[in-house]
Order: sequence, then structure tokens, then C-alpha cells
Amino acid sequence: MGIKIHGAAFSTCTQRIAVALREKQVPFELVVVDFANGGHKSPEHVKMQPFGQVPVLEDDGFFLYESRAIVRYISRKYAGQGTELCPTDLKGAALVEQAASVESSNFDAYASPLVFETVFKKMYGQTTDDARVAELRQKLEAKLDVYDTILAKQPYLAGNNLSFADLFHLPYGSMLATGGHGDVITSRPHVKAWFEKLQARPSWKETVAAAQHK
Ligand SMILES: N[C@@H](CCC(=O)N[C@@H](CS)C(=O)NCC(=O)O)C(=O)O
Repeated sequence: MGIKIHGAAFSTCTQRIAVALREKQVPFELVVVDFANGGHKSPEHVKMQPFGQVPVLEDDGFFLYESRAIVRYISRKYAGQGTELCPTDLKGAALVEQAASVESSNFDAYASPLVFETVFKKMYGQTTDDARVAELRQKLEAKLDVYDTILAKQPYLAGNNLSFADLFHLPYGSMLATGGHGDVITSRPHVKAWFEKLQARPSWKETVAAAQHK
């Protein structure tokens, strides 16, 4: 039995997993959750994901939620296949975890609500809170200034090699531009070069194309 992902091709958290599976060259089936009709809140879905969110990984009777935990599972299960997303040595793995924590605390904490304000609220006909947008943007910019100093010294967030910590940034990082804030990335030369390199990966291009066909 192969890997199934219960999610939606347009969902940022589903994309976080899809890109990792493509890097690992693991075929998977996307079991589409009907968001528009509240499928993510249905009793069947809540049995798999108690918070009523996507994505959920199903692997031969094993269920796992939280996109970053799922990527770590994929990275370990398919170690030695496709792109290595985390080294096995103690210090190398610790540096990847450090970078992953940076993504969660210093990037996602601001980028995700900024995308919510500038993209999703508009999509759902809600009103963007401009004061919140300004505050989130200012905080994100301060963090990205630090990213720029890190990435001036090394090509990837955990060092010389790509890791899942870099890939974690792709969905919300790409949607910043959709919401009119892509310049927080493109105005910082090292962040720009790093992010463009990530976006150029076939795994991401396929993930974007899959979202457009849905
Ligand atoms: N931390 C969770 C977040 C999951 C999440 O926020 N999923 C969104 C779609 S990208 C969702 O299901 N939103 C609907 C909701 O929260 O009700 C993860 O990384 O898997």
C-alpha cells in the first residue's frame, strides 16, 4: 500500500508535504478533502485529525498529522532515496532542527498570518486588518534581515546542503507575493537568491502546477 495524503492541492500545509514527497521520489495519492463543504470538520476527518485540519498522512494503517512531523517521517522513512533532506549525523541533524525551529518561530509565525490577512481573508470576503498587516510585515522584515546575514555565509539555512527546513518555507514564502508582500524576500539579496533556488526545484514547480489544475 502506498502513501496517501488527505488534503487539498491548494492548501499550503499539504504543499509542504507534497514537495518533500516529490524530493524523495515517493509516489503518493492525494485524497481530496472537500474544504468548501466542511469536509475537514466531518466526523471521519476529525477521527484522523482532531483539530479538523489538513493534511493527514496515511501509510498502511498508520495515520499522522502536522505537516512538519509528516515531513520528518517521510525524510526518515525514505532516507537514502531521492534528495537527502536531513543528515543522520548528530550535529548535522541538530543544525537542521535548529533551522526548522527558526522557520517555525521566526518565519511562519509572521508569514502565515500575513498571508491570512492579505490572501485568505480576501478570498473569503473578509476585511483585511491593515494595522495587523503593518505590524506583521515589520516583524517579518526584522527576522528576514537576520536570515540575510545567515544566508550571506551559507547557501542553505542549515549549512551547505538543502534540508527540509528550507523546504518548509516554500508554501507561505511563495504566497507572500500573492498578497503583495513578495518584496520582503526579493529586497534582501541573499534571501532572494536562496528562495529563488528553492522555487526553481522541480518538486516545487510540480506542486504549484498540481495546485493550479485543481
Ligand atoms: N500546524 C498544522 C496546521 C494545519 C492547517 O492550518 N491546515 C489548514 C490548511 S493549510 C486548515 O486545515 N485550515 C482549516 C482550519 O484550521 O479549520 C500543520 O502544519 O499541519
